[in-house]
Amino acid sequence: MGASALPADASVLAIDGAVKRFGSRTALAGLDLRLGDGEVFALLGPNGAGKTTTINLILGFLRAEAGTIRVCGIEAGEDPVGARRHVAYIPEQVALYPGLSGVENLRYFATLAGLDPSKDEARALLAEAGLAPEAHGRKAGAYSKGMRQKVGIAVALARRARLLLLDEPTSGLDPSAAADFSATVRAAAERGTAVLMATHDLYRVREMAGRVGVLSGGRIVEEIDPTALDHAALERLYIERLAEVAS
Ligand SMILES: Nc1ncnc2c1ncn2[C@@H]1O[C@H](COP(=O)(O)OP(=O)(O)OP(=O)(O)O)[C@@H](O)[C@H]1O
Repeated sequence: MGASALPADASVLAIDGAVKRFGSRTALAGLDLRLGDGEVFALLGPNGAGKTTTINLILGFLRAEAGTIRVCGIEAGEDPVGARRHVAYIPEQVALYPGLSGVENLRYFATLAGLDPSKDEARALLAEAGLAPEAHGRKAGAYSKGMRQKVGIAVALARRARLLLLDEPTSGLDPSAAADFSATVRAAAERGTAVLMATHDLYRVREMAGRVGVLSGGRIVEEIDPTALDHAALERLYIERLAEVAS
């Protein structure tokens, strides 16, 4: 696969041989992953496969015992703040101030990153992230999960993050909200943002990701082109890998 062959310094994300243990438990057993501008990679794996650990290593919240994790060439274990400057993390539940509107939340979170977008700029960013204009002035306490995620994406756009990390982005979304959020992610990728998402959602993987890695036993055991597989084949692959973990 062309993108995997990118040299480390040309990759937005370059993980080489990452090993992470918790006591006697090995969460990651030599993970390799390269991601270039505009690529969307889905990390597919059962509970406990190491998806959250991978995200925490990239964010520099954990340190690997072996291997390297570089974001735009910056080693996340050595300079987590420098690496995080290029990364936007969208957790499963994006926390916003419920009493503030979408515009006010965006402007507040942008100031934390040293930015000062005007109201109009904030509206433009929210629109770019796919949030309907009529919601911009509404209090975020009434936002759905998908709407909160879009505010998170708008903050990432404001910060010009090179890498988006998404944790279970479509779990709990209804089909139309999930399809809508998939379009937001694809649009971000088309503008050049690299996206890494941890997910169980086989249904959305094909429409969101250009690359899919099956994480099992702390390694990517198989990388597939999701367009080359129909849903049934993807599901079979996933179940086979799940069975391997259980056995
Ligand atoms: N802080 C910790 N202390 C001990 N063990 C941990 C810790 N964090 C993760 N682990 C273990 O490491 C392995 C990988 O966990 P991780 O949370 O990365 O998996 P995951 O793929 O994100 O799972 P899920 O889909 O349930 O979120 C699991 O065996 C887990 O029990």
